[in-house]
Amino acid sequence: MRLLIDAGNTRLKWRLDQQGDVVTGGACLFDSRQWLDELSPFGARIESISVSTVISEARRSVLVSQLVDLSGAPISFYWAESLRGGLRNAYSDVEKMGADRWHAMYAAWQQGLDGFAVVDAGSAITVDYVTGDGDHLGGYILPGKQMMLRSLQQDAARIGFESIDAGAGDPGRSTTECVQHGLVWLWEGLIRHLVADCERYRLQRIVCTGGDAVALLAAGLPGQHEPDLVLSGLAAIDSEAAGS
Ligand SMILES: Nc1ncnc2c1ncn2[C@@H]1O[C@H](COP(=O)(O)OP(=O)(O)O)[C@@H](O)[C@H]1O
Ligand SMILES: CC(C)(COP(=O)(O)O)[C@@H](O)C(=O)NCCC(=O)O
Ligand SMILES: [K+]
Repeated sequence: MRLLIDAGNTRLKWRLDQQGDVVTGGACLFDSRQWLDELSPFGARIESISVSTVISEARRSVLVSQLVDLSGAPISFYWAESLRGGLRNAYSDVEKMGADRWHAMYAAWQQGLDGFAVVDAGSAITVDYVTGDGDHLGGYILPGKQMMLRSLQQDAARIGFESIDAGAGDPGRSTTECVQHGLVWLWEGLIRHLVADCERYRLQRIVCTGGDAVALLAAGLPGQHEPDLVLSGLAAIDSEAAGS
């Protein structure tokens, strides 16, 4: 069995597969041990572990020791690359790109030969554009929903609000409304930009992943939901590495 891990800044996503068939999978907060509890019955049968991650080196060494305790299987970390299977990274310094972005793009690239945008609404929101020829045009990094709300709460003395999810972006009439409607208003702007860019760069599809993907789609993002995009890209790259 092969264990695949996507360790983001907020949550850890896992998938256990055997010859391409999913055995089990899930997601939990990064610091929770839920994933270890769920995987421990399989520990002895795990033959390899592949990881895509954007966490700090300190957290990564904790992750490695947890994985060593879980299973004696070899651990491979996969990072962003310049080129793979016709997909070309726009970064000149690819080591600086989050591995999750590259793996998500690679999964979407493998789905078809048309141009696409990938939106990963995680701790941060990332947007990446890829043409039908496989050229990554570049992207954007924005604060994610919780990060934005947390920074307003922590860094401004007089912004106190309740966590009510707003469905409207009309002008707010209380602090809570101003903040919650502000988020909707910002996301509506993001969606408008995204749709205009897709037209401009002739990108036919928008693929959306991450913990806030459902909320972003509900806010009007015209895209397809691919909750496991990073894990799928990681799985494909790991299979290619094993075959080479
Ligand atoms: N159960 C959950 N726990 C934490 N965050 C959640 C949960 N469900 C949705 N979210 C949202 O998902 C975002 C994190 O998305 P995720 O894709 O897990 O991030 P990352 O890849 O950075 O770990 C948070 O900003 C939060 O708004
Ligand atoms: C932008 C990110 C924080 C997104 O990660 P996430 O919110 O999913 O945990 C991550 O891709 C990252 O750390 N990137 C490094 C900078 C870059 O991609 O240019
Ligand atoms: K992510």
